[in-house]
Amino acid sequence: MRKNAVVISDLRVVRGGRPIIDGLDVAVPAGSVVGLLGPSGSGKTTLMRSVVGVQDHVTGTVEVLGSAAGTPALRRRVGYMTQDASVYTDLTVAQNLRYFAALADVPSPAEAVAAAVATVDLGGHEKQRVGTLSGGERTRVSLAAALVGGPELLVLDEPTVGLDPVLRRDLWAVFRRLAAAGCTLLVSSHVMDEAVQCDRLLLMRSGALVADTTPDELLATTGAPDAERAFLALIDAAGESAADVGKTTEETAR
Ligand SMILES: Nc1ncnc2c1ncn2[C@@H]1O[C@H](COP(=O)(O)OP(=O)(O)OP(=O)(O)O)[C@@H](O)[C@H]1O
Repeated sequence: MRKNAVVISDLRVVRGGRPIIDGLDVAVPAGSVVGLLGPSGSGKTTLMRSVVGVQDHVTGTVEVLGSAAGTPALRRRVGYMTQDASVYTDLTVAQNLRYFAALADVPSPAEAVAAAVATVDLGGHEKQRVGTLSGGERTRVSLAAALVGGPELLVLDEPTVGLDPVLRRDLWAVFRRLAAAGCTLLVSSHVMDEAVQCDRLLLMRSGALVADTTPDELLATTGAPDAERAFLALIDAAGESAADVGKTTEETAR
């Protein structure tokens, strides 16, 4: 079995003419749930887009399931849920899922659609137009669209935003089940009680990786009483060391 689902070396990404990620190395172990954390604008979505292969102006190496990110053969093996719902509001739930199943060339679409509906607990809504669903229901249709093809890697950009605590808990149980069945999940989140349910945590700040750790290690190394304060301690420390580097460079230049 493959050790890593994703291996990234010296990733550099330019967006809007400025470097957003500048030399990032990281690996995502296969069959694990990996949380991607970081303040707003730290580059989480940019990193995820690079893994899915939809990001322009990328240099370095991004290897996904043994192939270069974005290779056509990966389309059916990688599921991607974007931050904003990316399903068709004028189609029903089932029509959307049948469409995404067809894109992924799923052999038994009817069964795959029924399984995806059940996974995200949208039974009874199959014939409802997505435009008439609640926000949380729409988010779950997007998730179902990402997983209807039975991907080996699921890239989920803040999949639980706007969901109530019961649904968030249930979805994390789904993520754990998918990982237990061999799927790899890369999940961004701002919610620290979700982060502690991950096998590994990647912490980003200003386009750089601040930590590649586990929830237990995060608490042990910072000595913080909970994950939220541990996260803030690491982010603050990374900010201070960046400021130190800036000072040294400036002083050297003087
Ligand atoms: N098309 C673009 N042109 C210019 N800058 C961009 C573009 N897209 C993203 N950026 C910038 O890149 C940086 C990283 O954005 P990204 O969306 O990856 O952050 P994020 O960590 O996912 O943030 P959030 O948690 O708020 O979703 C931000 O400073 C953003 O303003």
